[in-house]
Amino acid sequence: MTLLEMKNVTFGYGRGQRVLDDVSLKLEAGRNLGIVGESGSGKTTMLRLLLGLASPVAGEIALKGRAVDLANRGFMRDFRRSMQAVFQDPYSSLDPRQSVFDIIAEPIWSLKTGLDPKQAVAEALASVGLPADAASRYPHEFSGGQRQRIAIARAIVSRPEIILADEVVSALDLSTRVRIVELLKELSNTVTLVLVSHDISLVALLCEELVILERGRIVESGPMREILANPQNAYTRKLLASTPRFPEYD
Ligand SMILES: Nc1ncnc2c1ncn2[C@@H]1O[C@H](COP(=O)(O)OP(=O)(O)OP(=O)(O)O)[C@@H](O)[C@H]1O
Repeated sequence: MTLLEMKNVTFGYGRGQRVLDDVSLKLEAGRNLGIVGESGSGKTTMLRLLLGLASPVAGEIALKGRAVDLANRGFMRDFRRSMQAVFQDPYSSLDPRQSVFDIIAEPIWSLKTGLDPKQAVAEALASVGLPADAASRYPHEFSGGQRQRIAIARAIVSRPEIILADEVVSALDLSTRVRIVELLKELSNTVTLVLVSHDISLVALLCEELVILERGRIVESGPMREILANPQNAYTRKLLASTPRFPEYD
């Protein structure tokens, strides 16, 4: 089943240049999608559009075959319940004044999911490998890797179908990265990931599908294995050649 789709999407900030140019992609349930490109290629912009935080200038974004319609409140509620995001910097993405319980429980309330917050937060903490007593503590008491686990717990607590993750491990040291990648791999048994990264070797560990973005255009897309084995595009070959492999997974 196609969960999310971008159809011929074009986008630019203000009156500036096109940041995305005629971009089309599909996210199929159970097939994690990696979006890879160099800095400035438009990856974060693409995630913002997929999250409904910005609207295309031309083209369409659809959830399960229904076009995103910001004016349709019922649809937008379903849309927001379907997906959650995790961002790069675990230091700035968590509100330091809120307890971990309140941070993780926030989507339960804001999305009116009807879940029992206590039980759902406890389950989310257990799923990301944090102790139950973490709930009563504050973000500054945790390491970068633990904070990213808190951000992931917040993303899964409302049981979305899709998690969009933007450079989620790049602020972490290598051994912490490996553990967060293992956690995401485990979670992707129950949720489909969209993983944005400049690091193709990281994306290769988690994603079955790959899109290569160069200056706002998709230059190559398809099953990860096929692209890694036989990259068609010169830019893809350059990215592959310039990315060191994850040593722990060699
Ligand atoms: N709010 C904004 N206003 C104007 N231009 C922007 C804005 N955000 C991004 N851009 C521009 O859009 C282009 C794509 O940026 P984007 O952040 O999507 O790329 P990226 O691939 O995620 O880069 P990085 O890996 O460095 O985060 C860049 O040229 C950037 O300068």
